[in-house]
Amino acid sequence: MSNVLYIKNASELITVRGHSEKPAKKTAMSEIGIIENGCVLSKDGKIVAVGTDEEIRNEHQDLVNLAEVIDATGKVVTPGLVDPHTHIVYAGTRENEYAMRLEGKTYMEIMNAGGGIHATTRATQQASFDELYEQSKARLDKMLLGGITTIEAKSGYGLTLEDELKQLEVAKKLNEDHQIDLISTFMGAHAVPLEYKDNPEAFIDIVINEMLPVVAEKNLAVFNDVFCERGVFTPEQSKRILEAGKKYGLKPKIHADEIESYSGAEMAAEVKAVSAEHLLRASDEGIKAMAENDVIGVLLPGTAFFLMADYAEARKMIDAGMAIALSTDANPGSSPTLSLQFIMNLGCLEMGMTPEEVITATTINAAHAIDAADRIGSIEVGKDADFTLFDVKNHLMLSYQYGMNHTHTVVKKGNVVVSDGHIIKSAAVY
Ligand SMILES: N=CN[C@@H](CCC(=O)O)C(=O)O
Ligand SMILES: [Fe+3]
Ligand SMILES: [Zn+2]
Repeated sequence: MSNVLYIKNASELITVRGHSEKPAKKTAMSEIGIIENGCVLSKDGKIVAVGTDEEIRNEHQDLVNLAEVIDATGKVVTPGLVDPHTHIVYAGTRENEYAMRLEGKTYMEIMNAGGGIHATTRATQQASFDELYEQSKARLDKMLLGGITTIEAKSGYGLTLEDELKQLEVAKKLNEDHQIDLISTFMGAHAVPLEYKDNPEAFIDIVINEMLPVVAEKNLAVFNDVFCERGVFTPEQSKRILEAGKKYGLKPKIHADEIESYSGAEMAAEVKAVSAEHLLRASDEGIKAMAENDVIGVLLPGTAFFLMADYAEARKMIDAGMAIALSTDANPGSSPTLSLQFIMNLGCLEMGMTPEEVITATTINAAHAIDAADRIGSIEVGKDADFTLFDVKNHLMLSYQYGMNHTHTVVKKGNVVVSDGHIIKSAAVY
């Protein structure tokens, strides 16, 4: 049976069209392609037509007659949201560290004392495949209810070959089983394990010569990421790890200048990383270099919010010509949220972005940040029929009524997977 879906009469159908070749920069970030009373027709999971009811019926009346119809009157329809930076596959929680930080301890102090990433690594190493799968699946369900249809998922809480593979295999199985698509990043260089504290080079050697080849051979990741930060990996070490990944076909990403200014942005430009992420402390030279080298800035204002730190300079970066994407950074230590809508609110209220820019940053630019803009991130003919219907009358409401979940319906590859705020258990998965 062919699967035909017709969403009609959205008060705003936000297409974000026209940016699939290159990420949107500068004023293009404000061009979100709104169609009032907009409609979209899809068949077998792909978009067939986009426009007004009249335009679509003129061309496709026969197909419309066959379609399951969703009336989007009074709602805003966007491309399914894309979250391009998550650490979603992990075990345990770290609310104890949250309490310590509220009393004045810093994130790095806690990590250097064996907590932080090390604490989640211990919990993740101890968890069975099934435990890791179930805990992560529960989080994916919440993301889906929030309108997210694709995420990037990083490893990096295994830190041994066996445990990194376990994390990546869980992500792979979740991608197969869950309505949300997961695109994997290998992040063996997320922290130097405590037992290598005095000899980080030995661990880097393992990442490069033992982990990377196996991850690539098993086809378990698309990207390679490293935490470039004082006290974790230096820019020089990070560069070596990212260059080694390239040899195995893994595209570079980098956690850069999150806690301190550390030339991470400059290094991202040097290795021509697909994206540099965090960038709270990126220097002006780094911003210029990233703009010149088409490095996408993936900004994570939830992390600044939760670490009570100063936010990344989104306005300056956009004005300098960088393409910006936004993401949750979903993880148990520095950003335990699953709400990309709250991240959009923070983008506006704390980083000087416009309501239109934050939509571009969580759709087409986020898709570019995970190299998937040929398939997702905008509502255009030929792309996947991934849509989020929000129960608001216009897109300004999304960042005006903040800290809320406005999602009403979610469509993944032409299937209704969330309806009236509930997951449809029987929906087809792929
Ligand atoms: N900075 C490194 N990694 C994560 C935090 C991971 C953790 O604290 O568990 C981040 O993106 O902020
Ligand atoms: Fe999937
Ligand atoms: Zn991260």
